[in-house]
Amino acid sequence: MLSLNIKNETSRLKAVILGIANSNGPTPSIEEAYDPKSKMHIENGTYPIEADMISEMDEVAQVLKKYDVHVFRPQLIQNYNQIFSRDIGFVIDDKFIRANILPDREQEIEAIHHIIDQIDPEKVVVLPEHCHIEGGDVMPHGDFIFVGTYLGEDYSSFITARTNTEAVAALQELFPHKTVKAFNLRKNNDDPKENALHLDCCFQPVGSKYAIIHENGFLNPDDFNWLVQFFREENVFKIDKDEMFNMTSNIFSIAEDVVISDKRFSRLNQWLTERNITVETVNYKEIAKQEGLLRCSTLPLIRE
Ligand SMILES: NC(=O)NCCC[C@H](N)C(=O)O
Repeated sequence: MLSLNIKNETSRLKAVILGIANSNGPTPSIEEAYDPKSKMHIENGTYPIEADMISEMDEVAQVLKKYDVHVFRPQLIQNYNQIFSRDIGFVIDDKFIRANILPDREQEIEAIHHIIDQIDPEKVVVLPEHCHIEGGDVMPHGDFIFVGTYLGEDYSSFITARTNTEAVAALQELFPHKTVKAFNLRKNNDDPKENALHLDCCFQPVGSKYAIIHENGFLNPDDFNWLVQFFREENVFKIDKDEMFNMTSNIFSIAEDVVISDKRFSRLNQWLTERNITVETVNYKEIAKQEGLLRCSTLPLIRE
């Protein structure tokens, strides 16, 4: 049996699901794309090639191996995108919560049943269908659960809005002793620089007390200000629009003092190094073209 344990983003990682890029399928049509950055690359003829993405994910697997992390991979579904494991479920404390993901991505969950079967069934939670939620929007942080959501009445017109207010309420009911703090995110189906697809696309805690954040990802200035005050101004690494577009907040922590980051993020990587955090760099620019990065392609199961 797998004894799940996730209380935050940064404690020493012991077991994780890492997505796979094999048999990713042909380049989608613009109508099939479900995020604006993929759309942009389809239009420009620069959509990523499977072999490049496989090799980028291999680099991550190698780093995880170096740190003795147990790595699970999804079973292969032919011609289907299975890179972004993060969104298909998430762990809080010792519970695995199955995500109610975008219908276009629904099959992804079938490919991790061999892992879910190793969890005590009493610890596996399935939320009602009307609770839309994806793991990229959910971040346990000690006594808090931070959740990205979209509160607009036009929720259903945004393919980029993945977590609704019903799911936020359901999480609060499931974890009555924690404070669920929801953040209203900016959504845009067409412009990737104006779209915070998930909370982890504009924010992430890192190290023992730091956070990476992009102000414009938050629709309400109060939400942004709350986070800056919570982490304290001096501990916050603010990223601009282009850095958000490059997915700079979407690195992945192996421990408080070790992260996996993209080679391109020189400003962030230097800032982390100056704070005594070891930065393991990988090439991930092809994966990034689908509006996801390192946090998005990993689903942590056990941290110390
Ligand atoms: N947590 C994340 O931000 N995941 C990235 C998912 C990208 C994928 N193209 C999607 O739109 O669902």
